[in-house]
Amino acid sequence: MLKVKNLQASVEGTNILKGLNLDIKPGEVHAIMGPNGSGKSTLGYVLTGRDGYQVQGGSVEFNGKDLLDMEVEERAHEGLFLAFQYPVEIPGVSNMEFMKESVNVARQHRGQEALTAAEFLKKAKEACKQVELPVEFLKRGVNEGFSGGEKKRNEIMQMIMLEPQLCILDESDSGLDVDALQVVAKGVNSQRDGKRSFIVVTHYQRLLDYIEPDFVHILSQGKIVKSGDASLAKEVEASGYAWLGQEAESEETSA
Ligand SMILES: Nc1ncnc2c1ncn2[C@@H]1O[C@H](COP(=O)(O)OP(=O)(O)OP(=O)(O)O)[C@@H](O)[C@H]1O
Repeated sequence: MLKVKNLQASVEGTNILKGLNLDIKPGEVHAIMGPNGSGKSTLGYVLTGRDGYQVQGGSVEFNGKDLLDMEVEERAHEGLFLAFQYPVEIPGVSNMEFMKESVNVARQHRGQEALTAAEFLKKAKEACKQVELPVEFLKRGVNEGFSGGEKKRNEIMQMIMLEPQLCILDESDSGLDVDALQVVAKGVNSQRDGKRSFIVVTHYQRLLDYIEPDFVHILSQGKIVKSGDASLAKEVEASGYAWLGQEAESEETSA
């Protein structure tokens, strides 16, 4: 579904991604961990085409198409979804209107008919229930005045509504209490259908207790330096990232 080859990208003239490779097949969940500043959020932003991120080299194929050649909207229409580390507030635009428009545009691109108002409301209420967000939140401005945890739940609700093919969750666990963490994980798991894929960026193994990844990758200084199964996250939890420095040193010594 997603083939990232030797991806290099910069922000404001600073190289952040320095030759990143990632291969994601339908239905797979890939967790990405790594020290602060290693480029995890940057990867999500580059994949979704955020302004200010320049691709210097490499390629990204999404369902056989050149992702980097697409406009931001096209990427979303192709089924790419990013749940932000810091979800943005859009005051004055109701969550409901925003979501309805987005869902119907997504459906149109999949060749499905637009939902009627009643159908949409039913689906939206179900999604709210799934993430345990009171339905009143549909009437509020997008993320306006939402608490950190409510914003994260709202992001997962959007994901459920939009039915994307590849979901990138950027630290969807940060700032969540234990119950909210489980709610978010449950929301994600409910969307695992053997076809939809996920990139889950997290600092903590605990989220991966609830969302079991097929692969765990460690990102360091803009590259994936180690990949493994779920046990790799447990190793990181136990030992931290000190080994990254040691490995770099031994590489330098042997060079
Ligand atoms: N606009 C910018 N100008 C300069 N440097 C930037 C800019 N945006 C990001 N960076 C730098 O890019 C690097 C990677 O940032 P990124 O947010 O991708 O890291 P991260 O791995 O997600 O970190 P964290 O775990 O702390 O969320 C950081 O060193 C950051 O300071």
